[in-house]
Amino acid sequence: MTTADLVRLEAVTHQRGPTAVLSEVSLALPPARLAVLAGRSGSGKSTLLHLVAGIMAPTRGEVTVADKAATTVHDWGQVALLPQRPALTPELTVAENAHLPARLRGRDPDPELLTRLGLDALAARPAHDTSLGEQQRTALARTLVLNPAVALLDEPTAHQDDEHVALVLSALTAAVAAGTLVLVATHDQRIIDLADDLLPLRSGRLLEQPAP
Ligand SMILES: Nc1ncnc2c1ncn2[C@@H]1O[C@H](COP(=O)(O)OP(=O)(O)OP(=O)(O)O)[C@@H](O)[C@H]1O
Repeated sequence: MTTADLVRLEAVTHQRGPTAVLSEVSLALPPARLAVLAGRSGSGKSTLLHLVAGIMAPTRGEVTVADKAATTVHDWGQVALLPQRPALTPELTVAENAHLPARLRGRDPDPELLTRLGLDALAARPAHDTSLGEQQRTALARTLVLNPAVALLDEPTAHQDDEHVALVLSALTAAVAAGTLVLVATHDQRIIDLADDLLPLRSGRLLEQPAP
């Protein structure tokens, strides 16, 4: 590990009732990387993302973001999460949802963000009148709108057709180029093929450490 590491897990075990859904996971990830958590359904990918998001604390071990306990980081510009279910505000428009973190800070969002995710034509439509794939891309835009230090993306291509997968992949690589550590949980080989660090999880255990 180096001081440049942005996200660290040290000997993290997480129990759900009597079951350890993550066991002794250690990893360290620097900025400006695409790190991909790959593993079968139930292997612990979402749980690991939620621990880095600080939504819950690990049963044992430490999860830090920029050397602070992840549960104490409440800054969307530092750590932003795309959950598996998009969780938009249904009565707000696509643009209002996507831009909300920027507006709350009095910042002007990148005008190209919606265009890059193929959402231009839908910008003024209430989120509840859009498809699941469109909602997912809107939530992805909301995740990236502040250029966060860490973007946690749970199955970001799950509801996308091939054409829109290409847009999502471009958004991920653009975020990495802008300095974001993008940590993705996915089964999608198209994302796995782009990974700087591949983190295979099996039954809650990390099979390989990322290369130093
Ligand atoms: N609230 C809960 N209570 C008990 N067990 C849970 C709970 N949430 C998740 N689990 C279990 O924890 C394990 C890991 O779940 P997790 O959602 O992290 O897996 P995943 O790899 O993201 O799966 P998927 O690819 O299907 O989303 C699974 O066996 C799941 O059943």
